[in-house]
Amino acid sequence: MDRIGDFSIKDDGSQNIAQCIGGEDPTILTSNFFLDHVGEVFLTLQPDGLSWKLIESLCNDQEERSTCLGIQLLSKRDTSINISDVYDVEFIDWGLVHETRLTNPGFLLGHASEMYRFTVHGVERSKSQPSLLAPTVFTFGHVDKQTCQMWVNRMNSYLSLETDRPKNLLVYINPGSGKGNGCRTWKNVAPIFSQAKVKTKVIVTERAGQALDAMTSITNQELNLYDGIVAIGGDGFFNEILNGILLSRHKAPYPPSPPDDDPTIETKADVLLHDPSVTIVDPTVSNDDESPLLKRSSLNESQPINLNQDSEMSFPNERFRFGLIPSGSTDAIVICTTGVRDPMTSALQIILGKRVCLDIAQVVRWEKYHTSKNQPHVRYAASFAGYGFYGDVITESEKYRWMGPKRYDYAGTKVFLRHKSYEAKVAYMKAGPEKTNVGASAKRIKAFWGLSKESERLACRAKCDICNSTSLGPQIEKPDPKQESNWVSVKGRFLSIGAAVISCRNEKAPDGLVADAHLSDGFLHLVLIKECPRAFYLWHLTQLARKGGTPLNFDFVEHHKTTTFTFTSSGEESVWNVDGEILKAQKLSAQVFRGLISLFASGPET
Ligand SMILES: Nc1ncnc2c1ncn2[C@@H]1O[C@H](COP(=O)(O)OP(=O)(O)OP(=O)(O)O)[C@@H](O)[C@H]1O
Repeated sequence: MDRIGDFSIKDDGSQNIAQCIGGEDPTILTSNFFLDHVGEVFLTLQPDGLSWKLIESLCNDQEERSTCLGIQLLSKRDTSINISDVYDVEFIDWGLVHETRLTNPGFLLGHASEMYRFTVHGVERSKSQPSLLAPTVFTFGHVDKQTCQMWVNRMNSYLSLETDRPKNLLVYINPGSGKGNGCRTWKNVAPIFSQAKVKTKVIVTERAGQALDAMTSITNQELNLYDGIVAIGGDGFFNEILNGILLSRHKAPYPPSPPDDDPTIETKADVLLHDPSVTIVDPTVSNDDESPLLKRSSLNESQPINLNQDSEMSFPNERFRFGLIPSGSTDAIVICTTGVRDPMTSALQIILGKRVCLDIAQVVRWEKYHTSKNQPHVRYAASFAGYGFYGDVITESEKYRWMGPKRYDYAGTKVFLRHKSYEAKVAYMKAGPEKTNVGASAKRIKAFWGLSKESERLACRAKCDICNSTSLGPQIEKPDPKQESNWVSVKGRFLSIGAAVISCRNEKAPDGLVADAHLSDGFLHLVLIKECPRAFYLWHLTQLARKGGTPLNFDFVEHHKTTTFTFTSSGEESVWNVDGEILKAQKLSAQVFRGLISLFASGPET
């Protein structure tokens, strides 16, 4: 171990070693440092990032090669890091910095020296899977303490310009989600939040419905103390939190219905604003056969319902974001919004303050049973609402929750073998193409609307043209719901009816239920599977399970982009699956709100 007395300082040799290049740009710092486990580097700091060049090449052609004698020395891509990928910079005082030297016969020698050091914590992207992120740390050393401190201060001043990052988060953990890993998942990612100096208030739930109750009763004033809420669990748990937040805070008319439909719906839809005191828990409805979420949330009816008149919190909301760290059985929302099912990637996207808008569907149950006339009962869905096969699978799978994620395979097989179809009527509003397209995105947008013959798949991705296009979308030019000609009605027997808000990619359906559904295109993708022989339905399901499959390419399958639809069952029993939670509904309507919430995520990288 050496104390470095002969540390070579090659820029200005003065006390303050860092310098501005040519004195021209005061925002740029350069100096020589020792990079731990690498060697001496020439380091440059600019407002958007840090970059370095190895001074003493470990191999003669180091610039060209990233390995020497088969050993990874210095990856070419590790020669810079963007400030947007850095989440902490820290002065760590005097200590060892290791250098890797190549000796003459070609051996690598570890050589450690003591000096002052600072660390840069950031993220690196997987080469093979660009959506996958991992934490990385670089340690730089210098004999001069002031130099180290000045670089740390300068980097921290650049980091402080990253204003979209959270500082204070509310974290809810479902300990029982998926294989019961909720708490372990948090334990693995919590150090990243501490390192990034993000404060967290962590609550581990003790029962289903607890997070919904808490979010319903929390005051806006308290909620506004946080930059967002993070769920550690699956899609069902996220749905619970989403509903807890939105039910009392999202004010919107109920979905419209066709002019010839039940006048009670039409009148209510026209006149009523969504009233939280009526719709959070419907006291006229017995919860004997309801989803665990609703059943357990009603246990707390004695708890005062917050009418949230204390301070403003409305949606869409510029500031408040939702986060989701996957620990569930399906995790479709995380896969669609981050591109991978990886808790660390989600955690890193949260602390880096990534942002993506998400469409949310408002599902309103008008009648639970054929004979009942209930109060409208509202539920929000972030991924999917499905009936028939989907409702039956979720009902069946609840009986086998103890099996963990495998319950879906078991329940799915049982329901498939039953091959039940249901008589129902669906009316959906037509959503026609716009006349004008936008610049470079025109081709994608044309194909999106089905105006192009190219069968290009338009999967949603990070910085998606379609989601970011303001001139596209039904929320801008809405067809008049009062005109009957704007509605299409389909009556018949269905194996399933599904409304996908997002593509719903998951490990069982790698392209999702609807491959080209987007995170915030402003559409519900209605998929009607009409009664057909079991072998045909199996064919459809196998296409769903295949990457690049064409599950919508069958005569018995209809796919419609819409903003709103209504559903009436002719049967006795009618079960919907809303984001993986049971909702019994004989009659319901649904509409989508474009980009209603923002998520701490960046969309899938392709
Ligand atoms: N402490 C708890 N005990 C029991 N159930 C809980 C608890 N906390 C939340 N829940 C409920 O557990 C249900 C399922 O949770 P979650 O979505 O996290 O897991 P999953 O069903 O395994 O995953 P996925 O939704 O991705 O299929 C939700 O309805 C949620 O309300």
